[in-house]
Amino acid sequence: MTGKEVNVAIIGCGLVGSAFLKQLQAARSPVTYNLILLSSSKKSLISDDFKPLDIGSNWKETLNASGKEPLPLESLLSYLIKSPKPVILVDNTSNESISGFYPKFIDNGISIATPNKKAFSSELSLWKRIFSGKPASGLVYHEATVGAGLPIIGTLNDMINTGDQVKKVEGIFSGTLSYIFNEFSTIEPNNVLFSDVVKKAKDLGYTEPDPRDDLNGLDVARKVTILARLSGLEVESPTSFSVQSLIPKPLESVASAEEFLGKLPQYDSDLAKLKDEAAKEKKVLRFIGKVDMATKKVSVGIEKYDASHPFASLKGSDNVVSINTERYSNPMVIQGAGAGAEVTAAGVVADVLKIAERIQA
Ligand SMILES: NC(=O)C1=CN([C@@H]2O[C@H](COP(=O)(O)OP(=O)(O)OC[C@H]3O[C@@H](n4cnc5c(N)ncnc54)[C@H](OP(=O)(O)O)[C@@H]3O)[C@@H](O)[C@H]2O)C=CC1
Ligand SMILES: N[C@@H](CC=O)C(=O)O
Ligand code: NA
Repeated sequence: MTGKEVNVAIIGCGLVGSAFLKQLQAARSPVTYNLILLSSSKKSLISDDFKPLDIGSNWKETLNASGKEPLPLESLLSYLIKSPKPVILVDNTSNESISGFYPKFIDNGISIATPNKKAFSSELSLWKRIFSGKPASGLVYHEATVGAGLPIIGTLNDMINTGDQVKKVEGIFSGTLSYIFNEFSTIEPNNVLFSDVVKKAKDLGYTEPDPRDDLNGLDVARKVTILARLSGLEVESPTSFSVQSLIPKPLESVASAEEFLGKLPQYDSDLAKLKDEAAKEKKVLRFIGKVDMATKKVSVGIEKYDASHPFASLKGSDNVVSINTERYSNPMVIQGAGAGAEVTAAGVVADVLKIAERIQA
């Protein structure tokens, strides 16, 4: 036992946040984790004196019954700065205002662990601010932003930090789109409807809160932006390269996710035609993200694969990434569940444990 203690502030207790809380309580680590803040978008529990919150196992009820209005970000920062112990802020939201605030947290020595892609895949200047490497800054770990708990970001960082050069990174980076295309486009022709599989993916918790954020390709574009930047390409934003959207044009502007899902069946025939054509060639459709360092090109969209290709035999919501480097001329392939609350939370908890072991108490 080191006797080390850190204070943990959790923003976002939805699918991933709930699994995170459970896993952190059972984590195997020499460090003690004191929960000082737990917040949803509407309610927040805060320890005013920085003593660990006693939320019990029925924390949802406690949060709803005794929670107060969440602190605005500036007030949250002022509160966390006063913590007598090092703070790890866990952002389990997909909120862009919170991620835009990371530099202020980091500059004040607060570390961050998060599955939220926004900070790392928006404008390049924010990425540079976050990874400026100023002394005494908080640490930032975001393994679960690509491939959920799969060891992709840590692996790429290790390769690069030990002097390897990335040549190409390509793969299936969306649990939602992996599941949808694995079910929808098979070597043997099938009658599966695109709109039905989209609804199933949402019910299984794979999709972003609004499934259009997966279907418009932007979620994959964000992940590919992160991989490109880690590999050394200064990608300006996830909309600065070619991204194929799967949202029918007339549905781009419908108001709600519910209305979108209700109208999607009207457009099933477009993708059905494409998959039938592929099946005639004994091929399947897959939704791919690519970073090619030689041509400095990044792209996202549907491609066709022969049955023998590893991307064609993927199952469930698995992600797969193939990393081709100077050392790995025969690419390293990492494959497994790439979405879902438990595997994503595991990636975030593992980051928290790493940060806790690396920061000064
Ligand atoms: N689900 C998955 O498989 C994966 C998810 N991720 C990422 O993990 C993150 C969380 O996803 P998931 O748990 O599925 O999403 P959910 O919608 O289930 O949860 C989001 C949570 O964030 C809270 N929240 C949103 N805005 C704020 C705010 N301004 N202040 C405080 N709390 C806020 C919501 O509160 P309220 O309940 O009040 O709305 C909710 O508790 C996202 O960034 C997602 O991209 C990454 C990899 C895989
Ligand atoms: N909606 C995303 C969740 C993880 O980022 C996905 O489907 O992969
Ligand atoms: Na990962």
